[in-house]
Amino acid sequence: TQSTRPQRLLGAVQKNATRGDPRSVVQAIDQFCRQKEWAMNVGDEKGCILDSVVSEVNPATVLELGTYCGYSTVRIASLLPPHAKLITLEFNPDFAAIARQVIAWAGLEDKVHLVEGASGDWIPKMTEQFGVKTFDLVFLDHWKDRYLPDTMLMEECGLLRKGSILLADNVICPGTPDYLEYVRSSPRYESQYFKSHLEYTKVEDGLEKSVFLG
Ligand SMILES: O=C(NC/C=C/[C@H]1O[C@@H](n2cnc3cncnc32)[C@H](O)[C@@H]1O)c1cc([N+](=O)[O-])cc(O)c1O
Ligand SMILES: [Mg+2]
Repeated sequence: TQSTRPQRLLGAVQKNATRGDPRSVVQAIDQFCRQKEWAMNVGDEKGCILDSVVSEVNPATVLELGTYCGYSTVRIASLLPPHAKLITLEFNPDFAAIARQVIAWAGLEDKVHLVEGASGDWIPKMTEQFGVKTFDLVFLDHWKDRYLPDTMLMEECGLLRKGSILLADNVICPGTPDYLEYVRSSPRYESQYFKSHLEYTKVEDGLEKSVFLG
């Protein structure tokens, strides 16, 4: 039977990356996506912006919405301080299965909790299931029409505190107009746009960093 693109991406990691070396896993995926098949990872250019925000925030608790193959999960988890926790939500079981193996190859299983399920169902359960009070950093990279409803849900569930950072991928391409309008016009957020390019292309895209003001 035909393999899927995520399966071929995992194969490239197992072939070209060193077990336990997150940077080599990231490099293997970027090489696969540049040379073989494009895939919707945040990529190396926007990935550097993601890295700098993670390093600056130095978060103890991180929520990622939309694991896909685990590329950004590995980038974020590799920068976390000891005892920090990254919870990543993925509702497609096939993608979740690939992501678990990519995260394991990077040797980051202890820092990552991959939850198979939908953000809308799991955001309200974060505190009771994982003992998380608030998130220091949230990386939004799932369906673009879910960014706004899930952000409002996180506010309602009290998962954001004064200073929590939301970092959103693809605010230009494919675009998240309703989310962008909300975080840029709401008095409860201080927003900043980091101009970049759509992964592995010359098309404009960027990340929006929004600080929740409480
Ligand atoms: O569409 C894009 N991303 C959607 C990502 C979706 C991923 O998040 C999961 N998901 C969705 N809602 C979910 C709710 N709960 C849990 N997982 C969820 C999906 O199963 C998928 O693994 C995209 C597209 C382009 N592009 O150029 O076309 C570029 C990008 O960088 C992108 O991120
Ligand atoms: Mg994306």
